[in-house]
Amino acid sequence: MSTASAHAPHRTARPRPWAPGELEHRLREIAAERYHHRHPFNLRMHDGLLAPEELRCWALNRFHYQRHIPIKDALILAKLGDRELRRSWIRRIHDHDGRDGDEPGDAGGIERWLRLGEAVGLDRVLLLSGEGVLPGVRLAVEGYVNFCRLGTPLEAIASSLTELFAPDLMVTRIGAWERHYPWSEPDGLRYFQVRVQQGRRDADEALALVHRWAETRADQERVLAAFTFKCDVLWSLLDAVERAATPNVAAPNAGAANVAAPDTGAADAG
Ligand SMILES: O=C(O)c1cc(C(=O)O)c2c(n1)C(=O)C(=O)c1cc(C(=O)O)[nH]c1-2
Repeated sequence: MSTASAHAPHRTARPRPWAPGELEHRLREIAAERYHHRHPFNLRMHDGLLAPEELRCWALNRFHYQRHIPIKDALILAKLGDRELRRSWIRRIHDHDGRDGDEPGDAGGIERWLRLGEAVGLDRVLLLSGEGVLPGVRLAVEGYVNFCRLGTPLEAIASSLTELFAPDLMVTRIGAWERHYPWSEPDGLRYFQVRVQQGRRDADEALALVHRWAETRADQERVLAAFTFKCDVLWSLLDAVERAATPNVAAPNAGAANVAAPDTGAADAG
């Protein structure tokens, strides 16, 4: 044995990075437990148990999330030093904001979400005003935007990986709405119908970048932490909606539900 190695300062070996398949497996394990497809509010939506006011409260508050997606994507875009990457990422902003020359019926995700709101009886002027957005929803969305503002590009992109699981959830949601909420205008579902393909493409792109950039175990741990944080953002958003909109879990001062879900009379439980 060489004396040099016998007297070398003790170093703990750095853990080796997981293989790409192992990282993805860990993401899927976290999602199986924490992604919002398991949230009681979503489960009740899928079982057809939501009252029209609850759906309206959800649509209004989720609009607050939707309208911040292009803002957080612009923050990510500003961090990307590579022209090719920016060319690709900017598509996400166009997907939500639409572009000049789009067909009126296809003017981006924000417009489609406004129509979803109208389909359940919400006035687009109310949606655009931001009135009635619950404090917990504001905090969750601000948390996500700031996470992407302040984090590394790897962390910001990893936090979008919840989109790996969104398309399947949307397919379930479309079926549930068609079955259980026939009073909502079918045009409203267009947001989800379009988003299924976009979400799959975006998730594949983000996952490939994460595999490429997360070279060390420490990077990979940061990916899992970012992903967990994002699952918690989505979960917290639904917690806030459920507390305000659902009678038996409403907080004593959950008057916000009345602001968030005005009965416009346009939609009625059939
Ligand atoms: O309806 C949903 O359950 C759901 C989930 C998610 C998600 O998992 O992040 C997104 C969306 N929808 C969505 O419509 C969307 O545009 C979107 C963008 C992002 C993102 O983090 O960049 N997530 C999601």
